[in-house]
Amino acid sequence: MAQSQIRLKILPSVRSFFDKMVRVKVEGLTPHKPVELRSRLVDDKGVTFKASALYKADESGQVDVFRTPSLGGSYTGVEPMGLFWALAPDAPHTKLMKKDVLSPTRVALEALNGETGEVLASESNERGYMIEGMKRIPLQEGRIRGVLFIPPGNGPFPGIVDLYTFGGGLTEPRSSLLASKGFVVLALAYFRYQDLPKTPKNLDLEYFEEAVTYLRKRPEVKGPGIGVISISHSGALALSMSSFLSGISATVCINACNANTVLPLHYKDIVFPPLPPVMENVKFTESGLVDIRDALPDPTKGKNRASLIPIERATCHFLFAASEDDHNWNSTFFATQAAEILKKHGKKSYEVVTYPKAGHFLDVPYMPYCSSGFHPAVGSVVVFGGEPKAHSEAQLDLWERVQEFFKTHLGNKST
Ligand SMILES: CCCCCC/C=C\CCCCCCCC(=O)SCCNC(=O)CCNC(=O)[C@H](O)C(C)(C)COP(=O)(O)OP(=O)(O)OC[C@H]1O[C@@H](n2cnc3c(N)ncnc32)[C@H](O)[C@@H]1OP(=O)(O)O
Repeated sequence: MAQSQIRLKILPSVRSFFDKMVRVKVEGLTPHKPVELRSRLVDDKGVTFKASALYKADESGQVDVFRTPSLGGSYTGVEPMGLFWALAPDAPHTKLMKKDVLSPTRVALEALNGETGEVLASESNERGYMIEGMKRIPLQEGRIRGVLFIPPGNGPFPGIVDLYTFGGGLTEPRSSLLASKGFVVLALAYFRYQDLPKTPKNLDLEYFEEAVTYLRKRPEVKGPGIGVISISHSGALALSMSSFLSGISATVCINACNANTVLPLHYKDIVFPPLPPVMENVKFTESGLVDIRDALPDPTKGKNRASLIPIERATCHFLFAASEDDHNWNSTFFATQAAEILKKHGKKSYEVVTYPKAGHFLDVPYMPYCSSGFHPAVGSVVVFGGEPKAHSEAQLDLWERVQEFFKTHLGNKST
């Protein structure tokens, strides 16, 4: 067939949200001929991410990723979104960095002749973060530094404070996509952002209290309480907010520790020291990468209790999500322990979900898997655990749970 008749289609549209599935089809091919599909993106730091898979056109000269199995490459078998979740960085130890959610992540797709490598067709999928009419408001209110996302419509909407990792700066993709589900979301930075300390000596909960108070007072936010979503280091901050601050109804902790870590956390006359790592439990992989999975001890033992967040004080609902192969730390241990502490104190408002073979950064759907990366708390590259496919499936499951959890406990079930 003439090459001009070969088309690569992205359905239902070349424009989609980052967290949504698309259907890639190639038509007009020579029946039963080998075809390679490739995907490629360049993130906001200029790092290239790529994936590819080998297919065979069917009797009608089509490849439909919803039906046609991959015979090899970045993934095998029928994987509708394999070209997206299997994207891997050219630069090792890198996580996809998306700083500007006002612009979509552009994923270039190509179909090549599996025998000659000739490009037969191409198309771009623009994967966006902002729904039409959503407001993105940079915030410098008092000490608060971050970005407020307000969905379109009259509101009021339930409010959520979104805290990310010890990577510092501000990470907006999850906040903007959560806002597109009908929440007012405050993506809150807490260090190494604008005039916030670059290398803080400690954190104070009053900063987060200011953010909660600010969000609750926004006219677009429906009370009585707000939600908090957190991951990794910020998990203990979310637990501390839930334990000491008023007005928090629902808290999500993803791969968190139930004790304070890295920096001392102050609140009024209380200080939570960071849980001290046990250096002899730090391991090294065969390729020489640091493995800190077992570096943190049991926070309920001995002096470690000084770092333990008293979550029994909290009155909110909790969702703990933990990756069973998290190598930043033993997330399932900490999540299970947190649930046991709540249960022991007669609390019933918690749920724990664990994910086999998933790694540390459980992010929004189709965020490429990050196996290892520079760890600012460690000062070197560490392994983060998990396997790409299982990690991707965990992200899909968790994203639905998070939305359902907040809709249930923040009261916008109708949307
Ligand atoms: C052997 C010692 C054992 C110690 C045992 C400790 C045990 C337990 C403690 C556990 C504590 C866990 C705490 C929780 C962990 C987390 O929250 S996850 C860690 C953070 N990672 C992420 O969030 C992943 C996603 N983010 C990134 O990967 C980011 O790219 C980043 C975190 C690397 C920061 O990048 P960016 O925001 O774009 O800023 P940059 O300017 O690029 O980097 C900021 C500073 O980091 C330095 N840096 C970055 N990459 C590297 C590298 N590969 N090698 C060395 N240094 C790097 C960079 O120089 C910047 O420093 P300056 O500002 O220039 O001084």
